[in-house]
Amino acid sequence: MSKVTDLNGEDSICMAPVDMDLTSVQQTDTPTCAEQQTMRVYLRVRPFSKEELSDNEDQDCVVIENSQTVTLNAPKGSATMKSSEKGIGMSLHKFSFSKIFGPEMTQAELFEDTVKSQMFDFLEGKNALIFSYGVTNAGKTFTIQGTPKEPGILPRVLDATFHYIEGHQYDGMDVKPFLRNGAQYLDPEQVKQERSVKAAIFASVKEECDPVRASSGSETLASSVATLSSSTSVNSQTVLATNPTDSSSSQFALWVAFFEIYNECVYDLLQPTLYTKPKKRASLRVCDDGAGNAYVKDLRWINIHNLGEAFKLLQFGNKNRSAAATKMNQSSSRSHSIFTMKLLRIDEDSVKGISEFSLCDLAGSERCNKTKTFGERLKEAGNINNSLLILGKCITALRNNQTDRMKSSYIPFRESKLTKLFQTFFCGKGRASMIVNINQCASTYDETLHVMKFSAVAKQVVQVIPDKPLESLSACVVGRDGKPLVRNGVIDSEALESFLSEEELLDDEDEADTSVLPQSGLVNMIENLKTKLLAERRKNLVQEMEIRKEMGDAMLQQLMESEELRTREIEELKESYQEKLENTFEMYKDAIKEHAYQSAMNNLEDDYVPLDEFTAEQEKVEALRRKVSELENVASRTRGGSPAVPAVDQWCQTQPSKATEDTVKVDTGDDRFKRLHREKCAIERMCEDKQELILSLEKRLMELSGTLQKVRDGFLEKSADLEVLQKKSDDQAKSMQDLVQQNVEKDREIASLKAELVKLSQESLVQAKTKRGLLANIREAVTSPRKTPGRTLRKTSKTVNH
Ligand SMILES: Nc1ncnc2c1ncn2[C@@H]1O[C@H](COP(=O)(O)OP(=O)(O)OP(=O)(O)O)[C@@H](O)[C@H]1O
Repeated sequence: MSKVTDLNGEDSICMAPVDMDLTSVQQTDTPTCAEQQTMRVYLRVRPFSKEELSDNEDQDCVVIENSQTVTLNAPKGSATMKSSEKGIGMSLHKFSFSKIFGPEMTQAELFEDTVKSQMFDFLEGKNALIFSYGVTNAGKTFTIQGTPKEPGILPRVLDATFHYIEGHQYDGMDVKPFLRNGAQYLDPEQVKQERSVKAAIFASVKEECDPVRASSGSETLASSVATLSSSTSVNSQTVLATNPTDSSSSQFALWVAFFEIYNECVYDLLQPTLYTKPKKRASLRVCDDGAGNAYVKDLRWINIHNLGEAFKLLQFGNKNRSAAATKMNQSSSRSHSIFTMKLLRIDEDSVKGISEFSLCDLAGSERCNKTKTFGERLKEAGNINNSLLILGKCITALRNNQTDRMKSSYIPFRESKLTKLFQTFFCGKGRASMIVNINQCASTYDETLHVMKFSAVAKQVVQVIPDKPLESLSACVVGRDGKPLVRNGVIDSEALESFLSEEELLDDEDEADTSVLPQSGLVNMIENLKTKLLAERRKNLVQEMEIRKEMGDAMLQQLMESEELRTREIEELKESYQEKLENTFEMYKDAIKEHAYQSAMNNLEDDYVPLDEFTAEQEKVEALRRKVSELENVASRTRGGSPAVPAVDQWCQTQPSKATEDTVKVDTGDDRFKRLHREKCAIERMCEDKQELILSLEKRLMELSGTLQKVRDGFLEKSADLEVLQKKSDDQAKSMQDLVQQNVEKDREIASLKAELVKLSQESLVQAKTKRGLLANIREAVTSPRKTPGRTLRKTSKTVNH
């Protein structure tokens, strides 16, 4: 496993001033110690094109003060100038760089002063990264790749590398880069496959460069190689100085890969199929090798032996790049392209060291509004800006963590594919340097200023450079059984296969590569982690149980409370309904009593005779009786010894005709007697009638009481039913709505009962009326000569008085 140097460690901190708008910062790039230094940030200023000059783009926006300081003057109309006019910000900004390359500087000069030191690192077994950053059309691709006549950094690094390994090249293709820092032995079949893939790529490049079609491709290759050959003298002088001696048995194999990150997807630019089916490209995964190093899984690595082959691959890959025209640059590249070289040092058939050199041509850092991008281009711009934004965040976080030792802010390397792959360089496993490309155009001033500010932050990032060659840091690979997966510097395929098959159980989502390469101590670490994991799980389980118990108790409590509340509500409802029923019952009972009383009173009213009148009448009758007996006595005395006169009643019954005849003879006292007798009979009958009426009323009252009793019984029955229903509803814990429904039903029943009661009352009324009718008939029958008995009685009384 490669050593990870802690950037936050005390001995690795290099305090640098934090100032975005550096006015007079003159930083020296001489490393303060062998192991750490600030990131090297170079500035390259592109010359104006003819079109730009004719468009009046030259407004002295960029003024190079000296080899390390540049001043930016905001042109009229730029957002920066407008802001400064409003008092926000400044119109003049100064920045310092490791070195500034003006428009007149050549590609060779740039290479000499910037890349060469990193190239030596690479040749000596260390990792290196160079990335170009800037707005679109600023000269990034020109700097990295260059033109056939002016080759950029990449062809020069390749050229220098081939010069370095000249005569020491490893011809066999059977050792190949694997994962991020490893190597893998290939069997003859795999070697065959490698050769055929390489041949297929070269064949397609050959077709493109068909001389019959007079393509510029062949010229491109030829002129590039020729240009570099002419400059070889410079390179070879320096390279040969460090060339491995002929006596050394070391051999070198150079493998290259070319890929791009487009819309956050990684595409292999050396896939032969890409040429014909650009839309069906398969994206590759960025995985972790288990030691914290990200790598592109299934990326195609091609073993190359000379500069010509390298150019062919570069040309092939460039064809596959997602190039689309934007308003600012007709051939603007919309993706981050990364060309990676891996140099394997093989000694006596074993890999002694692997080093990596990546050159990254970032996509333009322009903002959407400036480039007038739409649709797919807008999405591209978003993704480009996003990955660059995250790169900026990472660099800022790194700088902040290093500046403030107390701080340890999160560095979002994993938030973009680009930063995932760059992470290893920022974490001490190689040296990264940045070339900032700018143009001097007034129209892109604001974007250029943004780039400069970003670079000012990047320049303060401290890098820890490993002083040991990479072989000493190379991963120690062991399998599950503890046996090393790497033998003599190369990976044992069989052991690795079995290891991978077990490790593939890892979560795929996490992008964790199953091919973890543990060191010998890693097994112990895993055991420790397992123990920790178990303890953690146990703790979690206990916590979960506690939480569940708490939740259960709370829920139970809640249930009980709601149950109690519902019971209380039901009780209240029951009571209220019972009260209502009782009230209703009392009301109807009163109504019936009232009705019965009223009926009785109505009946009595018609036949009512005040007591004093009745007594007076009785006395009159008595007086009349006495008079009758007196008269009878007088009559018997008058007849002189004649048999006694029969009683009036008897006489009236037995001697009607005789009485009628005698009427003429007897005096007026007889007539009065008869009349009184009749009246007496009438009164007696009336008394009997009243007696009967009283009896019938009593009977009716009895009947009504019976009916009331029945109603009460019915009500009690219904109440009992209601209680049963309510109990049922309690038992079944029905919802309140159901209960209300039931109560509604009960209401209906009560209503029907009420209706029944009303009906019964009506019936009793009818019966009473019928009775009254019957009484009237009887009365009429008694007082047949007269029409109204009451009045007759009174008239009679009056007559008696007279
Ligand atoms: N130093 C230079 N000298 C001469 N010409 C240059 C220089 N730098 C860039 N150019 C020219 O400027 C143009 C734009 O450059 P280039 O394509 O490299 O820009 P870029 O930043 O890579 O753009 P993009 O981000 O869109 O890919 C090209 O025609 C290139 O040849």
